[in-house]
Amino acid sequence: MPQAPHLIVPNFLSAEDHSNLLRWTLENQNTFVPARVHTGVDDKLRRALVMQDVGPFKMPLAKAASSQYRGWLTQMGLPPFDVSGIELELAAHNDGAHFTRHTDTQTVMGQGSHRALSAVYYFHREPKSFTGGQLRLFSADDETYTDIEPTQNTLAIFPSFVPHQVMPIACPSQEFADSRFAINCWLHVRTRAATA
Ligand SMILES: O=C(O)CCC(=O)C(=O)O
Ligand SMILES: [Fe+2]
Repeated sequence: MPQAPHLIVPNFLSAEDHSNLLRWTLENQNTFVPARVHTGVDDKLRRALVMQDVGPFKMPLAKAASSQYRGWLTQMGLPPFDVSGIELELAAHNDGAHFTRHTDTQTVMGQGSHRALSAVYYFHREPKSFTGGQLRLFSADDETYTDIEPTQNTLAIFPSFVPHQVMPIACPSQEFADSRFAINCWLHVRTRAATA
Protein backbone atom coordinates (compact mmCIF):
# COMPACT_ATOMS: atom_id res chain seq x y z
CA MET A 1 0.00 0.00 0.00
CA PRO A 2 1.44 3.39 -0.91
CA GLN A 3 2.33 5.75 1.89
CA ALA A 4 -0.04 8.56 2.82
CA PRO A 5 0.07 11.52 0.43
CA HIS A 6 2.14 14.34 1.86
CA LEU A 7 4.57 17.06 0.93
CA ILE A 8 7.50 18.67 2.75
CA VAL A 9 8.50 22.27 2.03
CA PRO A 10 11.87 23.12 3.62
CA ASN A 11 12.83 26.75 4.36
CA PHE A 12 9.20 27.83 4.15
CA LEU A 13 9.66 31.28 5.75
CA SER A 14 12.46 33.76 5.21
CA ALA A 15 15.08 33.81 7.98
CA GLU A 16 13.70 37.16 9.10
CA ASP A 17 10.06 36.00 9.30
CA HIS A 18 11.13 32.83 11.06
CA SER A 19 13.04 34.67 13.78
CA ASN A 20 10.27 37.28 14.20
CA LEU A 21 7.72 34.49 14.61
CA LEU A 22 9.86 32.75 17.23
CA ARG A 23 10.39 35.98 19.16
CA TRP A 24 6.69 36.87 19.02
CA THR A 25 5.75 33.36 20.18
CA LEU A 26 8.06 33.53 23.20
CA GLU A 27 6.77 37.01 24.09
CA ASN A 28 3.19 35.70 24.06
CA GLN A 29 3.71 32.64 26.24
CA ASN A 30 1.00 33.73 28.70
CA THR A 31 -1.75 33.57 26.03
CA PHE A 32 -1.32 29.80 25.47
CA VAL A 33 -3.96 27.51 26.98
CA PRO A 34 -4.21 23.70 27.27
CA ALA A 35 -5.39 22.17 24.00
CA ARG A 36 -8.87 20.67 23.95
CA VAL A 37 -10.27 17.65 22.16
CA HIS A 38 -14.00 17.05 21.57
CA THR A 39 -14.46 16.07 25.21
CA GLY A 40 -12.48 19.01 26.61
CA VAL A 41 -8.94 18.93 27.99
CA ASP A 42 -7.79 15.31 28.08
CA ASP A 43 -4.06 14.67 28.58
CA LYS A 44 -4.47 11.05 27.53
CA LEU A 45 -5.60 12.07 24.04
CA ARG A 46 -3.71 15.29 23.55
CA ARG A 47 -1.27 17.27 25.58
CA ALA A 48 -0.14 20.61 24.19
CA LEU A 49 -0.56 24.33 24.71
CA VAL A 50 -2.29 26.28 21.98
CA MET A 51 -3.43 29.69 20.94
CA GLN A 52 -5.74 30.60 18.11
CA ASP A 53 -4.36 34.06 17.41
CA VAL A 54 -1.16 34.16 15.40
CA GLY A 55 -1.18 37.95 15.48
CA PRO A 56 0.87 39.67 12.78
CA PHE A 57 1.59 36.33 11.09
CA LYS A 58 -2.02 35.57 10.23
CA MET A 59 -2.20 37.47 6.95
CA PRO A 60 1.21 36.46 5.52
CA LEU A 61 0.56 32.79 6.33
CA ALA A 62 -2.97 32.81 4.97
CA LYS A 63 -1.75 34.54 1.81
CA ALA A 64 1.12 32.09 1.33
CA ALA A 65 -1.22 29.13 1.81
CA SER A 66 -3.92 30.43 -0.51
CA SER A 67 -1.46 31.28 -3.27
CA GLN A 68 0.39 27.96 -3.03
CA TYR A 69 -2.13 25.26 -2.18
CA ARG A 70 -3.06 24.45 -5.77
CA GLY A 71 0.57 23.60 -6.46
CA TRP A 72 0.67 21.44 -3.32
CA LEU A 73 -2.41 19.50 -4.48
CA THR A 74 -0.87 18.92 -7.91
CA GLN A 75 2.37 17.69 -6.36
CA MET A 76 0.46 15.26 -4.14
CA GLY A 77 -1.64 14.06 -7.10
CA LEU A 78 -4.87 15.29 -5.52
CA PRO A 79 -7.81 16.91 -7.32
CA PRO A 80 -8.14 20.69 -7.12
CA PHE A 81 -10.71 22.39 -4.88
CA ASP A 82 -11.55 25.94 -3.93
CA VAL A 83 -10.52 26.99 -0.46
CA SER A 84 -13.43 28.56 1.43
CA GLY A 85 -11.48 29.64 4.50
CA ILE A 86 -8.25 29.24 6.43
CA GLU A 87 -7.96 28.36 10.10
CA LEU A 88 -4.74 28.83 12.07
CA GLU A 89 -3.57 27.59 15.45
CA LEU A 90 -0.20 27.94 17.18
CA ALA A 91 0.79 24.93 19.29
CA ALA A 92 3.61 24.38 21.78
CA HIS A 93 4.58 20.80 22.66
CA ASN A 94 6.79 20.50 25.73
CA ASP A 95 7.95 17.55 27.86
CA GLY A 96 5.40 14.71 27.72
CA ALA A 97 3.24 16.39 25.08
CA HIS A 98 1.66 14.29 22.33
CA PHE A 99 -1.48 13.94 20.24
CA THR A 100 -2.96 10.48 19.74
CA ARG A 101 -4.10 9.23 16.36
CA HIS A 102 -6.88 11.28 14.74
CA THR A 103 -7.94 12.86 11.49
CA ASP A 104 -8.39 16.61 11.15
CA THR A 105 -11.72 16.23 9.35
CA GLN A 106 -13.24 14.88 12.59
CA THR A 107 -13.56 18.45 13.80
CA VAL A 108 -17.09 19.70 13.31
CA MET A 109 -16.84 23.19 11.89
CA GLY A 110 -20.53 24.00 11.50
CA GLN A 111 -21.10 26.70 8.89
CA GLY A 112 -21.08 24.25 5.98
CA SER A 113 -17.35 23.79 5.62
CA HIS A 114 -14.73 21.33 6.81
CA ARG A 115 -10.97 20.97 6.82
CA ALA A 116 -9.60 19.61 3.55
CA LEU A 117 -5.87 20.21 3.71
CA SER A 118 -3.62 20.35 6.79
CA ALA A 119 -0.31 22.23 6.68
CA VAL A 120 1.92 22.29 9.75
CA TYR A 121 4.80 24.74 10.02
CA TYR A 122 7.55 23.72 12.48
CA PHE A 123 9.90 26.02 14.33
CA HIS A 124 11.94 26.04 17.54
CA ARG A 125 14.69 27.84 19.37
CA GLU A 126 18.30 26.88 18.64
CA PRO A 127 19.91 24.73 19.82
CA LYS A 128 17.04 22.30 19.48
CA SER A 129 16.28 21.09 23.02
CA PHE A 130 13.59 18.46 22.50
CA THR A 131 13.50 15.02 20.96
CA GLY A 132 10.63 13.03 19.48
CA GLY A 133 7.53 14.83 18.27
CA GLN A 134 7.54 13.22 14.85
CA LEU A 135 4.33 13.58 12.88
CA ARG A 136 3.25 10.02 12.02
CA LEU A 137 1.05 9.68 8.94
CA PHE A 138 -0.73 6.34 8.46
CA SER A 139 -1.36 4.72 5.09
CA ALA A 140 -4.97 4.07 4.07
CA ASP A 141 -4.75 0.35 4.95
CA ASP A 142 -2.95 1.11 8.27
CA GLU A 143 -0.16 -1.28 7.31
CA THR A 144 2.56 1.34 7.08
CA TYR A 145 3.31 4.80 8.29
CA THR A 146 5.62 7.69 7.49
CA ASP A 147 7.34 9.67 10.25
CA ILE A 148 8.00 13.32 9.54
CA GLU A 149 10.58 15.11 11.67
CA PRO A 150 9.45 18.51 12.99
CA THR A 151 12.35 20.19 11.22
CA GLN A 152 13.18 23.85 11.76
CA ASN A 153 11.38 26.22 9.30
CA THR A 154 9.68 23.37 7.46
CA LEU A 155 6.08 22.97 6.33
CA ALA A 156 4.48 19.51 6.22
CA ILE A 157 1.30 19.21 4.14
CA PHE A 158 -1.20 16.34 3.98
CA PRO A 159 -4.90 15.84 3.25
CA SER A 160 -6.92 16.35 6.45
CA PHE A 161 -8.53 12.89 6.08
CA VAL A 162 -5.18 11.12 6.60
CA PRO A 163 -4.99 9.53 10.09
CA HIS A 164 -2.00 10.90 12.00
CA GLN A 165 -0.52 11.37 15.43
CA VAL A 166 2.16 13.43 17.15
CA MET A 167 4.69 11.14 18.81
CA PRO A 168 5.59 11.97 22.44
CA ILE A 169 8.01 14.81 22.99
CA ALA A 170 10.86 14.79 25.52
CA CYS A 171 12.06 18.25 26.54
CA PRO A 172 14.32 17.83 29.58
CA SER A 173 14.53 21.56 30.47
CA GLN A 174 10.68 21.80 30.46
CA GLU A 175 11.15 25.43 29.51
CA PHE A 176 8.43 26.87 27.30
CA ALA A 177 11.06 28.41 25.01
CA ASP A 178 12.50 24.95 24.30
CA SER A 179 9.13 23.61 23.05
CA ARG A 180 8.40 22.07 19.69
CA PHE A 181 6.40 24.91 18.12
CA ALA A 182 4.05 24.47 15.19
CA ILE A 183 1.48 26.52 13.36
CA ASN A 184 -1.40 24.36 12.21
CA CYS A 185 -2.95 25.75 9.08
CA TRP A 186 -6.19 24.16 7.89
CA LEU A 187 -7.61 24.95 4.46
CA HIS A 188 -11.35 24.55 4.39
CA VAL A 189 -13.65 23.46 1.63
CA ARG A 190 -17.36 24.22 1.49
CA THR A 191 -19.47 21.10 2.04
CA ARG A 192 -22.62 22.40 0.39
CA ALA A 193 -23.24 25.03 -2.26
CA ALA A 194 -24.07 28.44 -0.88
CA THR A 195 -27.74 29.21 -1.46
CA ALA A 196 -28.35 32.02 -3.89
O1 LIG B 1 1.98 19.20 15.31
C1 LIG B 1 1.78 18.39 14.43
O2 LIG B 1 2.69 17.79 13.84
C2 LIG B 1 0.36 18.05 14.04
C3 LIG B 1 -0.70 18.57 14.98
C4 LIG B 1 -2.05 18.00 14.70
O3 LIG B 1 -2.18 16.92 14.22
C5 LIG B 1 -3.27 18.77 14.99
O4 LIG B 1 -3.20 19.79 15.71
O5 LIG B 1 -4.35 18.39 14.51
FE1 LIG C 1 -4.09 16.74 13.35
